Amino acid sequence: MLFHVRMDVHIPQDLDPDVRADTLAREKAYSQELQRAGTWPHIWRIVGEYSNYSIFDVADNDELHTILSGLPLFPYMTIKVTPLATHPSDIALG
Ligand SMILES: O=C(O)CC1=CCC(=O)O1
Repeated sequence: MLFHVRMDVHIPQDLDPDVRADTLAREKAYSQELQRAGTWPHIWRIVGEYSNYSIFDVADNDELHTILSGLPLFPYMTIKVTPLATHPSDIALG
């Protein structure tokens, strides 16, 4: 199942700089591992915002929830999930 996910990041200004740096490094490693596995095939920065649009390819809602709630930045994010269905005009369908 494919999901479109918007993540808006809101890191508190007063977060300890070492905690911030460690969290960002862990977020990058976590994300890149899932990208290499094909679970997170797209991630795009939204121009002018500390936000991204991502595509996830997962088995079901529960797998997506597990992945998103495991993001190191999860406590500092608002997340909007949109499930995607096949479009009947998609030329890939023939
Ligand atoms: O910077 C972001 O948009 C948040 C984020 C998600 C995965 C990642 O590496 O950073």
